[in-house]
Amino acid sequence: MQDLTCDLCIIGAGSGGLSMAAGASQMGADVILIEGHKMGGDCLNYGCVPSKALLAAGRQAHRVAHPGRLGVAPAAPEVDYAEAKDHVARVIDTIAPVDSQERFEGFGVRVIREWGRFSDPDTVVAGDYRIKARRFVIATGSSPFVPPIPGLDGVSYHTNETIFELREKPSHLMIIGGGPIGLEMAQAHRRLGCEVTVIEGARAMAKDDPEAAAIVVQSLRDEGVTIVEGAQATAISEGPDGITVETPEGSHTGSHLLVAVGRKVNIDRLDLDAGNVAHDRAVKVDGRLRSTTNRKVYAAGDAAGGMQFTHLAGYHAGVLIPQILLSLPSKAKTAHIPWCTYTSPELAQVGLTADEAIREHGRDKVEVVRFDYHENDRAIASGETKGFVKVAVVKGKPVGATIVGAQAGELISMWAMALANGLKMRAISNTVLPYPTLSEVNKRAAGAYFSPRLFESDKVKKIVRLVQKYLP
Ligand SMILES: Cc1cc2nc3c(=O)[nH]c(=O)nc-3n(C[C@H](O)[C@H](O)[C@H](O)COP(=O)(O)OP(=O)(O)OC[C@H]3O[C@@H](n4cnc5c(N)ncnc54)[C@H](O)[C@@H]3O)c2cc1C
Ligand SMILES: NC(=O)c1ccc[n+]([C@@H]2O[C@H](COP(=O)([O-])OP(=O)(O)OC[C@H]3O[C@@H](n4cnc5c(N)ncnc54)[C@H](O)[C@@H]3O)[C@@H](O)[C@H]2O)c1
Repeated sequence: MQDLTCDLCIIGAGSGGLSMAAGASQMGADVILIEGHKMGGDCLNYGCVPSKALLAAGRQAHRVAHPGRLGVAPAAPEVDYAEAKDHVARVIDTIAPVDSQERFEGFGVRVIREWGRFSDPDTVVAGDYRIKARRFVIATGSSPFVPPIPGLDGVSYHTNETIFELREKPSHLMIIGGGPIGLEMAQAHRRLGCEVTVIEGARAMAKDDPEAAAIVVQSLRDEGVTIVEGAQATAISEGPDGITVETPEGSHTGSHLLVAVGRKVNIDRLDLDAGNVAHDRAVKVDGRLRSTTNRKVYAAGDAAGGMQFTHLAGYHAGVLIPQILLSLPSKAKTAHIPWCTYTSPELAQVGLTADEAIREHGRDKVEVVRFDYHENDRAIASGETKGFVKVAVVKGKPVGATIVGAQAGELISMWAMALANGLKMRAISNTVLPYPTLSEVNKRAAGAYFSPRLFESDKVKKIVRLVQKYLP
């Protein structure tokens, strides 16, 4: 066993751990980074990157088959599912160097490719190394939660960790779970020519604005995805016809099964009790992401137990670096964290949904303004008129925005900036945007907030009449 010491020991080289390691090492800290599996974690290898790459392949096939009424004839796309998966692998390979061991060693980080675990509150053991650090960051991410559904362990099923390796095109993919993973994979596979059934125990996209979620769900149904809601999977079996999922609403049989029912935080290997690190399903942290029981230990990303997004893990690193390196206080907030599900149409959110805003601030305090894509000239020109932006406003400030429609993930950035910086609606309406762009939907939503104040106000009318009377 070799003894090592450092300023900062990070466990997990995914989105959060890598952001921490890059920032801390480049600011002069002595950093050890421990990774038990693949550099880049879930996002690069099994999550964001492969899912968006597969969605891109599906979108391409869909465009060929459904070019819209733009004067281009539709054609039957010749889909090579295995080649689409090769595209996914190439995309991962292209991005991988950014997350590589070599790159981080170039920053001066010592990278140890072993599983890490606490042996006492001051020490982490990884392979043949015993590491003592001034501070530890747990950034071990999460894994697919595999529910204890009777029969599941007896059938061959996929999770996000295996589906991107699959080269044989499923004739009928069944997906348990209608969250972001389930719906993104449902649409990608449907567009690549698979029959797809989504079995959802409650409501699909339940964490999102219901009106926006309904548009996504209907769009998938229009493309031929079967989405069964309120159907909890209760038993699974495999027979000559394929895999059958039983629900109280009936049974569904298909050729392949993807389980996408949420995540389980990776804490099992860490021996957190030996490290005196309190945990429930995740590491228990305070508002500064510091362990509530071991003040040397912090958590970032999925391990911290809140929302689960790559950009949140990166943000956590930004919160932790000033605390750990410079002993400056900084708190992790969530009200300004956006997210997007990359179906077509995309569904993006930042802050509160309209319903949440009304619940939190009271109906009389919240004004909800909206603008529909079908009134946006660029959307009309491109034939992408489905969708809307909806903004909840309290005392002139946006407290949340929902966008469903083309490029919602890009368009939400304006509201993300507004919420992160406490900007008022006026900041959006004052901004001049190029015409014709989809981003004008945001400005028009802000315009919808000011229009009644400007155009339906007797006071304004009186002032204008008065000024006009005396103008030469
Ligand atoms: C299919 C799918 C699609 C997604 N799409 C998006 C998206 O489009 N946008 C988005 O923002 N988010 C998306 N996410 C979520 C995103 O991938 C995660 O929130 C993000 O990866 C979390 O980063 P992290 O650093 O907490 O963990 P990870 O990136 O998972 O990294 C954790 C690392 O720790 C390692 N590790 C675990 N335990 C140990 C140990 N004991 N010792 C050493 N190493 C250990 C793991 O091997 C892993 O490499 C998606 C997730 C999935 C599953
Ligand atoms: N675009 C993105 O940012 C993106 C994409 C994919 C995943 N993610 C992240 O990964 C996380 C996990 O995604 P997810 O879709 O697995 O989880 P999720 O928790 O969002 O959705 C899982 C769904 O499965 C359903 N379910 C659970 N048990 C069931 C059962 N027995 N039968 C039928 N339905 C059942 C739940 O009701 C829920 O709607 C997300 O919360 C998100 O943070 C993000």
